[in-house]
Amino acid sequence: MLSWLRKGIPSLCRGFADMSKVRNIGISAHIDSGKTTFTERVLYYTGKIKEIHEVKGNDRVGAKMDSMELERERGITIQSAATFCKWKNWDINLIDTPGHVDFTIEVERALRVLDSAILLVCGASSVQSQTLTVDRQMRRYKVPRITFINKLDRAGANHNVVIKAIQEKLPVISAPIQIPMGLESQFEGLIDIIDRKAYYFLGNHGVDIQIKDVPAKYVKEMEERREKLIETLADVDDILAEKFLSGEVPTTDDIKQAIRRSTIALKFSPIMMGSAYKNKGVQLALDAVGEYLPSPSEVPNTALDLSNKEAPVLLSTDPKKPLVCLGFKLEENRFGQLTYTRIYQGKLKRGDFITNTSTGKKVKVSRMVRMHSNEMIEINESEAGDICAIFGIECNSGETFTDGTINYAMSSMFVPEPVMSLSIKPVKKDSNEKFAKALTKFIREDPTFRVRQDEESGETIISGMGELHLQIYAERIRREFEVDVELGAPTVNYRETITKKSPFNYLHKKQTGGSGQYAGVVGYIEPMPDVKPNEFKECKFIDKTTGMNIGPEFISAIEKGFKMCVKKGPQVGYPVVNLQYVLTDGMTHIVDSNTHAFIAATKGSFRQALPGAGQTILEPVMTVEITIPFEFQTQVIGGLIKRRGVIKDTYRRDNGCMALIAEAPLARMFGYASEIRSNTQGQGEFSMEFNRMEPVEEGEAAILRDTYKNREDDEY
Ligand SMILES: Nc1nc2c(ncn2[C@@H]2O[C@H](COP(=O)(O)OP(=O)(O)OP(=O)(O)O)[C@@H](O)[C@H]2O)c(=O)[nH]1
Repeated sequence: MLSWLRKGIPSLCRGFADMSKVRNIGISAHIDSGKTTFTERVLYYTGKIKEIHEVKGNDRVGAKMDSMELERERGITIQSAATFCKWKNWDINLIDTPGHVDFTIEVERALRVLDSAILLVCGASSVQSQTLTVDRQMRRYKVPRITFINKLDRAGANHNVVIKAIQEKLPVISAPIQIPMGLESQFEGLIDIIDRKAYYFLGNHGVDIQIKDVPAKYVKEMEERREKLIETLADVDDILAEKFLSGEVPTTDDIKQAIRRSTIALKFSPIMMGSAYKNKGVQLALDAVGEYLPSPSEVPNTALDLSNKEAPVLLSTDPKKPLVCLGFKLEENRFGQLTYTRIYQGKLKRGDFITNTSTGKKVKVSRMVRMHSNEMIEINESEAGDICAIFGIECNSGETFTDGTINYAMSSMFVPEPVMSLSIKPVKKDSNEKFAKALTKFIREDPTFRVRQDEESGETIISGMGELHLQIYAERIRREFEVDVELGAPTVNYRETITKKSPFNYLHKKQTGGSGQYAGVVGYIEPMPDVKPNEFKECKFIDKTTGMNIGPEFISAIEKGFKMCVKKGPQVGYPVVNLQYVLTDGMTHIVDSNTHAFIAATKGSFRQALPGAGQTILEPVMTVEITIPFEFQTQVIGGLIKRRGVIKDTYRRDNGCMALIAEAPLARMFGYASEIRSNTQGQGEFSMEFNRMEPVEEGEAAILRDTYKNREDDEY
């Protein structure tokens, strides 16, 4: 690392000078759309790096933002990486996020704290399943975006097809503000349809931009697209609509202002394009980041006032107001815990004491840094709107800090439930301590990575978002903690639930000699109302008893017994969800009733009611997207059907490939990555993401129940 980077550059010791020029952006997309390659160009053009290194390039260096050894080896992004750069007058904090859905929490985290984003779409593969997921995430966090069609140099690239798909499949209204000159190997530059100019990217890595008149053969297409752009903008922006309707011809500036207003208002997304790999179009996208995306003060951010019934309060980027900041990502490194922090209000200085809203603890900010991938630049202070990283504060990810004069919390982030698990153990017993340390570190960093001890087998079970997610953690334990681990076979995270109301009236009675046991419970179990699709609500106990047939101490015993029943469901031993147990009455004996008897009665009542309650096992169903050369379609479709896959859609691509969209139960998809590799001679691409929880079909459910019963009997 360069020594000046560690010491800090004087001009950067404070926060950015003018917050209206700051842009906090993320780059998100489907796997392999070119996020890291695009970011590498951004770093090069903004002078942050002196050389461009390709993802999986021949020089074997790897892209700057893929700083983890594993990322460079596999050519994928695993962790989001932050950096900052200066482009013209703008200071840009930039986060490159992973494309694999297994690391989706990294995208959620980034979008939670960013003000805007660039959504990359592949110019040949078009809108893909993960593009839709990222689009949903951007809408969830109300993130304005520029859409960038990348890889126009690739065989089969076609901007018209991709624009149509973007407009049809993504809900945000959009229109191109550029058109390409040529495509595939003939792709030579871009036409800006707002200022009617042709841009060529010449010289080393396209740094030399030449602006020329638009070649005659593109003029018609440009004018048609320009007219369409103005019409689209008139639909989403009142000011432009007024001009348009009064017959005035909007100026270039009118169009740009309308794009800015409607993009920030989340009503529009300008579509840009190029080829990151061939160094075309990235600088124009950077101009657009400055021109069309919001500064921190143009994005409303609210916190909840914990001293006032969690009333929402609008935060202000005024540095003089009390501090509110959010620790959104943790990373353990050799200097201790590094907490990536977004400051929403006020100012943060090195040496400040700040209060963690969740714990009430006061902590000292011992060091502040600005991140450039895995390198750090020391800073002394930073203010509202900025993203920096701090040392010295112990916290969990997603916790809010204030200056202690207010009690605000930023609303939490969406954390998806893990869908699969596997057992893991160190090969050598003497590495148990390091193994535990590794797991503790990863749990703190990643809320979608869970660890538990199986009560019966004593095994350590790790759960996560997919095979890749868990394999990467196993690999990190090996590399970062030097502990060799053994993994068990992957299992699906099933859930158990019911579909019907079912009554119980159960008496637990043992009164033969000595002290007896007597407890009666009456009521019903039923599905919880208002459960949204894919939502897991913790089971609820409702006491609707009237009168004194059961005393309060026994009511809590019944609740305890119920919690024990739902922790490990009776069908396959997975947690029961979305069920409520309603107690309406009961029976007590003056001498023989005790808490043990009521716990036993509750368990009995549960067993009694379940058969009539429409018991169901829920399993994760995945959306699978596969791109393959045509000649392999028979094997691939056959393979999918064997895995209980249902083909939902197929698309032909111009480059001799086809895309297949299918749905399949996760339980049948383990090991699919190697099957697709061998079935397509390594040419198939595959991505998979969680779609919904669905009842396991009856035949399959019976097998699962039998397997579980036999295992339980064996263990017994
Ligand atoms: N032809 C062509 N290839 C590109 C372009 N941009 C990226 N690539 C290639 O596409 C592959 C994936 O690029 P990355 O930049 O790693 O994509 P990513 O979206 O960061 O990947 P993940 O983070 O793993 O999802 C690499 O082999 C790149 O060289 C482009 O504009 N044209």
